[in-house]
Amino acid sequence: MSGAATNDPPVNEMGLVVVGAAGRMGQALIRAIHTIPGARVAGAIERAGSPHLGKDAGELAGIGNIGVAIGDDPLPAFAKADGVLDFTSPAATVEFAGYAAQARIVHVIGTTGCSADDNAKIKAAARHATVVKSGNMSLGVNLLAVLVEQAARALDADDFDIEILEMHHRHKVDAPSGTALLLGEAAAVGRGIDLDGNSVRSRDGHTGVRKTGSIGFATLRGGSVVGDHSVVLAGTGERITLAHHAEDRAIFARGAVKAALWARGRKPGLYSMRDVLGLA
Ligand SMILES: NC(=O)C1=CN([C@@H]2O[C@H](COP(=O)(O)OP(=O)(O)OC[C@H]3O[C@@H](n4cnc5c(N)ncnc54)[C@H](OP(=O)(O)O)[C@@H]3O)[C@@H](O)[C@H]2O)C=CC1
Ligand SMILES: O=C(O)C1=N[C@H](C(=O)O)C[C@H](O)C1
Repeated sequence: MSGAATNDPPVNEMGLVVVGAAGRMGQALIRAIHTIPGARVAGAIERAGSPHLGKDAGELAGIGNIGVAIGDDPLPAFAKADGVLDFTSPAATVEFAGYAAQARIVHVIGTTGCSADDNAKIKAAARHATVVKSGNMSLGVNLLAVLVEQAARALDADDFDIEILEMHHRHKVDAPSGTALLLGEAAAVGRGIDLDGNSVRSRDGHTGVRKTGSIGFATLRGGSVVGDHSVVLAGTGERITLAHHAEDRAIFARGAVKAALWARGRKPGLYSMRDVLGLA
């Protein structure tokens, strides 16, 4: 049969399963994989009972038929794939982490709002899977985090207060955003403090004066905003604002595919987008 034409994909293309394939990010991921050399859609998964089961994932994402029907059984799909792209919900992500570990494949996690317990389970799964997890997969935000860390280190906590503002679309279910927390963590690292012990996640009523060294968060929700983040370093008589505005979910999707290609062949473990981008 040598030289015969086949419909098989090129042997070294990375086969990626998109879980939550009908979601806002799921559809953006299908479009991104379609345009990035070296990757192909190997499967598309939604939850049992989803109205999207059986539809072609490419048709749903607006790029035409790609011959991949949306199914509801992740295990057999993972067994035939090299990696999973996961922008779903914390509960689903923890479940998929277990399956990715069983299949010993790459698991790229963009899901936000994970609890400490969820993160512990994901970390355990990363003993067998190569996991890249980040609250934001864009190059711009990860570079911003580096700048925030530098600014927080350079500007003394007695002189400059750090506040993080974010705005997202009306459908977002978690707050503060994963990105706001990632930026808060960068500021905390710069200041050499623990974020959990020093963050102020909301203010209401008679709050008293601002605690020196705390990192404040403010959350706005509305309309179709893809994702806006600002880190304000407020001193006496001057203010520095470092900001990022996401205009299209394609920036997250391209980052996720890049992360999967980077992770392929690496040893199991929990990696960040800063590792992928060489910004660590
Ligand atoms: N890290 C990053 O760069 C980014 C992260 N995100 C995060 O990604 C996540 C998803 O965002 P978005 O796409 O806007 O949300 P959507 O609600 O549009 O999409 C999530 C999809 O996952 C599906 N899903 C949920 N549970 C399961 C399951 N058990 N099995 C299969 N599919 C499931 C949902 O189905 P159903 O509707 O039936 O529940 C839905 O189709 C959020 O946590 C968000 O914060 C978003 C953008 C960038
Ligand atoms: O839910 C979203 O939409 C987004 N979620 C991520 C977050 O929580 O920071 C990333 C991005 O801002 C969009």
